[in-house]
This record gives sequence, structure tokens and C-alpha cells, in this order.
Amino acid sequence: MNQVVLRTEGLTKTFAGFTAVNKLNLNVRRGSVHALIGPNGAGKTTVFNLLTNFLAPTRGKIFFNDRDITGMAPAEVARHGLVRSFQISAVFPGLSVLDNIRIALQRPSGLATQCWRSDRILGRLDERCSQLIESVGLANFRTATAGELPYGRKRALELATTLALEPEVLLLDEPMAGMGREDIQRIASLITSVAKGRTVVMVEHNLSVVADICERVTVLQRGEILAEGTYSEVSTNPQVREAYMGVDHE
Ligand SMILES: Nc1ncnc2c1ncn2[C@@H]1O[C@H](COP(=O)(O)OP(=O)(O)OP(=O)(O)O)[C@@H](O)[C@H]1O
Repeated sequence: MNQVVLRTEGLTKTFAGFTAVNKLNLNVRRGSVHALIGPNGAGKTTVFNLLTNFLAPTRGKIFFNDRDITGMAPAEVARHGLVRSFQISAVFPGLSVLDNIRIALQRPSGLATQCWRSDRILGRLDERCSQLIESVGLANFRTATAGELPYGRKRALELATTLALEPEVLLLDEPMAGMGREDIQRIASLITSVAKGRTVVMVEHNLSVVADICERVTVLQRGEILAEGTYSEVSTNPQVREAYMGVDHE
């Protein structure tokens, strides 16, 4: 099997003449936790939107497991196993944690497509439900209303509803945004545990989290790759240090 699960070739996006992403050749290794970092406006979000086909590239191609997915509908990309968290993970605030996860598990391609469900199938659903709830640390919140969960727990629930799709590659857009220190630690170890057996690509501003949990880091600047490597490699790169000058390292 190819070691590279996701790659781009000459990926370019221009907005009214402004080049936000420029001839990007990104390679994501299978099984890695890979961070995209860079100063504000570097093009990280645009790359994410291109990878999941929320935006169409101006030029270039995207390959997922060697399949050209350029121009494929976002839902189809997700069906192939490249899923962005918080993309389809609409959490219903009025429903319990348990019901939210049940619904997530019954999405098309899941168990729901069968109109008639045997006890055996429903039993399997409940088992998977419990596994997911436990895997994101929500066992004590099963009956809690989603809308009333503390912020960090809400993100954990969103992650669980995304994991229900069993993504091969999970894209996380700033998973630590808006979180306090305690939640950051919890979500960081959650990401490490859900990364087992899959690939995670994340955009993250919190560099200490990137240093802790990401094996591979790509630094973007003005839509191009400025540096790539482990966190300690890129963080000692003089060009990276310069690009980040004046930016809070947290
Ligand atoms: N829809 C759009 N129309 C015009 N310009 C855009 C659009 N989306 C992004 N840009 C521009 O492209 C550049 C890259 O933006 P992007 O949001 O991808 O950067 P980023 O690295 O995610 O930044 P941040 O860290 O601030 O979120 C910015 O200069 C931005 O203004």
C-alpha cells in the first residue's frame, strides 16, 4: 500500500487575482498526525477547504489513496473516508449525547439504510454507540443534553459523531480553538487515541499542542510550503522563526 494517503499536486487557489494557495505539493503519510501551521493568512483554511472540495481549485489535483478526488462532491469525498470533523457532525443541542451518537451511526452508509432492523442489528448499534461514547470520554454524560455540555465536551461529542463515519483520514480544523487549558489537554490526548489506526491532518494555532501530538508538520507561508519535518526540525528553522516573528508562540 502506498505510504502516502493524501497528496496534492500543484494545488493552486486564486481569489480575484490573489493567490491564496500556490502550487502546493503536500504529502500526508498514512498513519501520521500531520499539522498544517503558519502565520495568519498563510492559506491553511483554504488548503483544508480544497482538500474536502468545499472549494474548487484554480489549478492542480488532489489524490486520496491514489484516486483523483479533484472536483468530487464533498459528501462523496467523505464517503470515500476523507472526513472533516464538524463538517457533517451537526450536533442536535436538544438531544442527549446518546441520541446524537445514535443518529450519527444511522447516517446513510451506516446501519440506517435497512428499513427493517433486527434486534441483532439494533444490538450492534447500541454496542458501537457505547464504544464511541467511551472512546471520547463521555461515559458520564450519556444522558446529558448536548446543548448543555461544557464546551470541551461538546467538541468531544462532535468528534464522536465524526468517528461514527469511520474515517480513514480525519481532518480537524483548529480543534483547540476557544478551549481552556484543561480541555486542551483532554482533547489533545483524545486526538492521539483516535489517531490510532488512521491518519489525522489538523490546522492548529496552538504550537505546544502541535509539538506534543503531531509527528509531521508543514509550515505554510503565503500559500507555499516554507518548511516540513518534525516539530523540532521546523521550529529551529530560521525561515520559520522569521515567519513567526511577532506571533504569539503560546
Ligand atoms: N473567499 C475568499 N475570497 C478572497 N480572499 C480569500 C478568501 N478566502 C481566503 N482568502 C484570502 O486568502 C488568504 C489565505 O486565507 P486562509 O484563511 O486560508 O489563511 P489561514 O492560514 O487559514 O489564516 P488564519 O490563520 O488567519 O485562519 C488570506 O489572505 C485571505 O484573505
